[in-house]
Amino acid sequence: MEEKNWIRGPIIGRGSTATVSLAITNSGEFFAVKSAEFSSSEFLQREQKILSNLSSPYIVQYIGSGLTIENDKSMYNILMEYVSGGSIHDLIKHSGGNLPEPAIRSYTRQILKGLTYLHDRGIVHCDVKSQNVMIGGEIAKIGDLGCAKTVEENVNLEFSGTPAFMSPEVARGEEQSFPADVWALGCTVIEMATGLSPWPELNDVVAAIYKIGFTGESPEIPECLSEKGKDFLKNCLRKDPKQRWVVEELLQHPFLDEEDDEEESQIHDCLNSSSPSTVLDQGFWDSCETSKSRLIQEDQEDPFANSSIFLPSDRIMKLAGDEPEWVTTEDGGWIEVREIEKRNEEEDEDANYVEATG
Ligand SMILES: Nc1ncnc2c1ncn2[C@@H]1O[C@H](COP(=O)(O)OP(=O)(O)OP(=O)(O)O)[C@@H](O)[C@H]1O
Repeated sequence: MEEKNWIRGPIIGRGSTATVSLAITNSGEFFAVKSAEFSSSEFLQREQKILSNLSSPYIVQYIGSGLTIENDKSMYNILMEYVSGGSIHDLIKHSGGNLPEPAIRSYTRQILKGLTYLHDRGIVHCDVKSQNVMIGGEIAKIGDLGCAKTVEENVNLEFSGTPAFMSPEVARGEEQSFPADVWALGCTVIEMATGLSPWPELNDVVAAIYKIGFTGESPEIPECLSEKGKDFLKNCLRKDPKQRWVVEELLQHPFLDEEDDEEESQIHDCLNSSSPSTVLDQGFWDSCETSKSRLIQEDQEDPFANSSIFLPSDRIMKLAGDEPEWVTTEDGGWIEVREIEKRNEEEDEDANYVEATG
């Protein structure tokens, strides 16, 4: 039996499905570990299945997975590279509420490279947003593949992602495929340019889904962007998913020309009187994973049951969740964990058992 010890450090992030801690191996290498109690680790295990097959500088790198026993609880863990620069969401907050255009251009190019890598492998990320893009050195890395699915899985009519970033076709309950990621990328560009939600006037998930899916309206294109930036965004936010540009086309858009990176920022003050952090932190920006077919069956009395809106109102409100916490250090200590059993990976890819020893 091979022993592998590592030490769990402070919590560095908390999402709706898991907690992320800093960790260190006995040889002194830092990594991040995303954990959930085994009994509620279904989404984490799904994420592991997808992440473990990926290797790209633009996607957070998977290291391994395993079970630990900590405080008498069985924990499922995904070990991955530690991305030290925080998320683009954090960066927006710490940069006074928006980013200069050269930074937007550079991060957008890198997110697109990450999306190209995923889409080429038939994977839809389903939850692109500034919160899920982390910065490691100079590189933006897409993380949180907890909502990701392969295109074949779309036949299950599952919705996953963040309501405010839903594309019109997804809000209407149609297919959630590659164009939905492109729409969410457009929303992420708006976040970077303005520090605001693509729909800043909305703070209610039901209203957001109605507006996105059924009114024919599009998010406002920020005035502060250059003409190239505006055109890029319009092609991300085309309402018809068939007309929306695909990632390879967007990578060729003049907005992303490398030489423009050196130009002085053309961004003007995009901030308005509302506090960007307040809007960014609204709960309805949280991710959710759910099955619309299951919800429809369970909620026949729902007022939306006879419309194309697939998320019953009471469930939608649950999706709003609590205000997200960005960085928590409630468990500031370091706990050593020890692998006590390692199964043959061919028997069970997920099962590297480790146990807390301190
Ligand atoms: N590899 C990493 N390196 C550094 N920080 C990370 C890493 N992975 C995640 N984090 C931090 O933890 C936070 C939560 O991670 P993540 O988004 O993967 O969790 P989640 O439960 O899937 O969240 P969500 O509610 O968006 O589904 C991130 O916003 C980020 O701040």
